[in-house]
Amino acid sequence: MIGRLNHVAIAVPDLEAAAARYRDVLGARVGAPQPEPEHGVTVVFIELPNTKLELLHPLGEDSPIKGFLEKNPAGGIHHICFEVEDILAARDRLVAQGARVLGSGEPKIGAHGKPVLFLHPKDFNGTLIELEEV
Ligand SMILES: CC[C@H](C(=O)O)C(=O)SCCNC(=O)CCNC(=O)[C@H](O)C(C)(C)COP(=O)(O)OP(=O)(O)OC[C@H]1O[C@@H](n2cnc3c(N)ncnc32)[C@H](O)[C@@H]1OP(=O)(O)O
Ligand SMILES: [Co+2]
Repeated sequence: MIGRLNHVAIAVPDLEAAAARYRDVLGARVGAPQPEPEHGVTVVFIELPNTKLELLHPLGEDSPIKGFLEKNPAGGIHHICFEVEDILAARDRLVAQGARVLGSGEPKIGAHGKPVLFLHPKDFNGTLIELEEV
């Protein structure tokens, strides 16, 4: 069911500083900050030859990553995103197997304009998993 690794997301306390580090110290191709108010984050994508990094910073009062940054003030790996062909079929199969889908359970449009869902980290060895339909 899960396909390619679409991105690895890193929550950061300072988006500009983190983006500059990847650009200037690691020589990576860094995109512009992209506010995603629907998701309560601002993202910066970093294109790699085989996948992407997604730098995340809270946007708005009830950002879902606020708690994570309070617990990890220097930042840290926040989630990994796998591609799926059919996100509703993937969701239904996961729910049937007892996995918890976060939020309403209905996909939302993510940063790439595609439907995304999140699975509870406690169901996958402490790793927050995002699914993106491609
Ligand atoms: C623009 C879209 C973009 C894209 O790629 O398209 C995105 O990726 S948007 C990314 C931001 N949105 C989300 O992360 C949505 C899904 N996340 C959530 O709903 C929350 O972050 C949630 C429920 C995973 C955690 O929320 P919160 O930290 O407020 O809740 P708790 O403190 O109750 O946490 C419960 C439990 O989980 C542990 N936890 C929290 N976050 C993570 C994480 N990223 N990875 C691993 N574990 C995590 C937390 O420590 C608690 O564990 P416990 O042992 O009970 O303390
Ligand atoms: Co993501």
